[in-house]
Amino acid sequence: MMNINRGADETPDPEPASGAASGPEQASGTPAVRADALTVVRGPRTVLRGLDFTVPRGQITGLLGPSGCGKSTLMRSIVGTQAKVTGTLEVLGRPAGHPTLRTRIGYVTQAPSVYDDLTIRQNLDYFTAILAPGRPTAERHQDVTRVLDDVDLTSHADSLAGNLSGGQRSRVSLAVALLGSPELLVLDEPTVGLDPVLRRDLWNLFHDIAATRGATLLISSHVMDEAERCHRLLLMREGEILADDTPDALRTNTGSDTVEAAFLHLVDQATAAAREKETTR
Ligand SMILES: Nc1ncnc2c1ncn2[C@@H]1O[C@H](COP(=O)(O)OP(=O)(O)OP(=O)(O)O)[C@@H](O)[C@H]1O
Repeated sequence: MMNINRGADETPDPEPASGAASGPEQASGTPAVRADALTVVRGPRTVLRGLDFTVPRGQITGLLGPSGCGKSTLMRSIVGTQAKVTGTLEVLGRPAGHPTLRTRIGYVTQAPSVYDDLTIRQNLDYFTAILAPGRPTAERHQDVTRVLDDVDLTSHADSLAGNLSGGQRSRVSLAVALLGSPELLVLDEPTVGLDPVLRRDLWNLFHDIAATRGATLLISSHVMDEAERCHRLLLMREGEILADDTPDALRTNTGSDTVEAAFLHLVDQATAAAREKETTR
């Protein structure tokens, strides 16, 4: 698991949230992520409120919702870097934060840690050495060559990271997360600030990764048109899950043409339900 930002005031609890029993199984039949009554408190606020959902394996699940709704907090909880997580949170068949998950999850934060004064290859050499210190050098080099190819940066391998464009830097971060072939990739707003062509290229790359490696991708965004590119969606608002479905089902069930319209419909519905509850008190 790479590129983890730990909030200064928020080291994870020593005991991870409860989850599956241990065992060698790592059951491929289990979902990639399963949450039950997942609640997270940050400072004085409860920012995730009793979430229940699953993320299926081998697909792209989009985590969509407005700024501040709790997407990053949920991702931090899944990768095991968030404090004050209660309820059940099971990742790849283990409790979130379990040490054996470290090499099975690739994580790209919103502020990717790529060293500007190193070349792309040197960055990757450095991260692969940290990720798998005991691994033979030849294997580590193979891994670096493979991820450079995956993100289409082989021809730029010897360029300084500090001289790259925004899209190239995003791809370097993704390459770092792909080292060691993780089963689950958690990408926090990977396309933010990129132009439409680069966004499209990155989404094509995400689909290639899911299709060719069978990896599970959990990708956050607050840009609703990106929702259409996902196999499944978790729509969030104010620390709650508004919907957990496919884009098709969401559009059909709400009678909407787009996921954005479906989201707005669900928000209006939730607001009306809350009002009704208030008035019947
Ligand atoms: N360190 C912190 N202490 C207290 N509250 C925090 C802290 N970090 C974030 N929050 C609050 O938690 C809530 C969820 O934040 P989070 O970063 O998870 O949202 P987000 O959906 O990822 O937003 P964005 O799309 O802007 O990144 C926000 O209301 C935010 O103000």
